Amino acid sequence: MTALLETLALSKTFTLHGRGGQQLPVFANIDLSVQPGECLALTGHSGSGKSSLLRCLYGNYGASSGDVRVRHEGRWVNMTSAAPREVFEVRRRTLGYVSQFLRVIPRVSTIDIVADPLRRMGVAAESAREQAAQWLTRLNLQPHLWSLPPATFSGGEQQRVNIAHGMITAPPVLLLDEPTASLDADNRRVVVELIRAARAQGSAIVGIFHDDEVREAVATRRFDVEQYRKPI
Ligand SMILES: Nc1ncnc2c1ncn2[C@@H]1O[C@H](COP(=O)(O)OP(=O)(O)OP(=O)(O)O)[C@@H](O)[C@H]1O
Repeated sequence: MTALLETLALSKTFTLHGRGGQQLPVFANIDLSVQPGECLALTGHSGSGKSSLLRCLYGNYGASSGDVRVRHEGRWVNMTSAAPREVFEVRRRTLGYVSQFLRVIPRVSTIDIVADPLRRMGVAAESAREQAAQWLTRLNLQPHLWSLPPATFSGGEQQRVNIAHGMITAPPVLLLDEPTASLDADNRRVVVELIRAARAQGSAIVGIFHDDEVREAVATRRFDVEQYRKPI
């Protein structure tokens, strides 16, 4: 089976410009490959580089060296060298990312935030809103909140909006940064089911799951980022 995501000798060192260009090495020479239906759980102590790796996979952080390859519409796109327009297209159709915190857009209602990724893929407004309503219902977000912008929502409510927004298009490659961190037990179970369903549909998933039970329930494999720590 062809992988949907892979890295080749991926390395990341931060350069701290405010500190005279001081170098902060994080990881080096990471080779990983994720197949459809797999969920790779990134592990390692706090500060080992899990979030940095996830951001490199999404193209939010540039790599210091090496490649991040995403299988996009039948061909490989190297996220480390692709033009911004191509990165945008890969994110629109292939690569989803659920960050820990919602990036709130002022004055836009929750239901429109969740429907937006479908609209960007060309789905008609009404159908996109219907699907958004289904996701919000599944994630137990009270309907009286749907017309409000989520800026004042609780952490757990915002996280559920974020999950709906990130997963509604069923992206073939999905990156999850602690998707259950702010959730109660019932909502954690819902999110576990959604992740397992995405796997069953053939998504390739990479995630950070601090909750052991959640990790056990969703991951097919672990990847210890700490093994790739670069000595300072
Ligand atoms: N934008 C940045 N600029 C400079 N250093 C950074 C930046 N982002 C992360 N780091 C540093 O890189 C290292 C790895 O951080 P990262 O957040 O990736 O770790 P983590 O394994 O996800 O930690 P945690 O489990 O605590 O979230 C840390 O030493 C952190 O201070």
